[in-house]
Amino acid sequence: MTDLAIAATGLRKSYGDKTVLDGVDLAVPEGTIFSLLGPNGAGKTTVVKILSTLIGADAGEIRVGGHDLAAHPQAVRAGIGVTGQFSAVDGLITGEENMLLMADLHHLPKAEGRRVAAELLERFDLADAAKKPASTYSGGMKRRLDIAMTLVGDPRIIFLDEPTTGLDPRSRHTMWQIIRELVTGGVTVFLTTQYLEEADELADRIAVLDDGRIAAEGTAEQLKRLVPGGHVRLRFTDPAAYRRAASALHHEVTRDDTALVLHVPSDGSQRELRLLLDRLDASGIEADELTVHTPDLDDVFFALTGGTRRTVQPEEAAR
Ligand SMILES: Nc1ncnc2c1ncn2[C@@H]1O[C@H](COP(=O)(O)OP(=O)(O)OP(=O)(O)O)[C@@H](O)[C@H]1O
Repeated sequence: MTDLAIAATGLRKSYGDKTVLDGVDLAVPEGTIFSLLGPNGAGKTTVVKILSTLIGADAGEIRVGGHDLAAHPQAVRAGIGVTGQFSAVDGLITGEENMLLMADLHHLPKAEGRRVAAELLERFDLADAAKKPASTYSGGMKRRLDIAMTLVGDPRIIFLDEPTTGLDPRSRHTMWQIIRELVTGGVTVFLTTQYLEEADELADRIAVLDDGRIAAEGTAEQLKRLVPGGHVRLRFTDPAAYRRAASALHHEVTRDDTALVLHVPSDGSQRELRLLLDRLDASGIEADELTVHTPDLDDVFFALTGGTRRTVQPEEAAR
């Protein structure tokens, strides 16, 4: 069995009478990317803060990097890096000075510190900007500097709290590449994101946090299988054609009589599409528009974060 980089059971946290985490379990295998998804205010940052020792949980067993967090917080801190909403970048000093400051914090000898700083600035494409104050950096450069600073301590587990929020598409793709390279180097990444596409693109496993609980957990593929959502959408302009189609396909369709749209459940495969088209042809019906919709993480997200309390296991989808 793969060793777990992060293992948490029964995490609870309340602020006054507001319960933010209501029994959260997490298991993140070493060397993987794990993504915690959830709507605003779901408690993602709270989870990151607890797992990275910044705040305490009210209850729960937590092991990070093989260390019991409650008993050995220092050992946990030594093995992790955290970047994101509480960035460590100081805008008043240069990128290089920020890096050297980190090297000092990690007690690296001066020459070693300079070597590591130069190497990381180069790796994150910041060598040319190294002597400029960090306040002059673009959003993407600041995020890269933030990650570079985290890597000075050579952490085995990195927490990235919404690492691409506010970045333009090019910077976002650069950040994705950086994250993939981190994992290739054996690092475990715990990522929170509000972008479903990002979790889909990067994460080995995804947990959907809703209302203080994990609503579902699995690979992107497993999660997509949890929700019905695959369908063919047929749109008509002629009400008579619409009615004929609705009666020809009557028990399989969902109707929208106002928009003259029919939704026919389908896995989007060539075989199912041909069957559908054959049936429409046989009845002499022609739709004005036909689009195939396969479920994506958006469907999962909206289906699971509607305030329900049922935990859905990926195995259920296979049945
Ligand atoms: N120190 C605090 N005192 C009181 N309530 C807090 C505190 N920190 C967080 N909360 C509340 O806990 C809930 C979860 O917050 P958290 O920041 O973890 O959510 P999140 O999922 O990271 O959201 P977002 O995507 O908006 O950052 C929110 O309702 C927030 O208002």
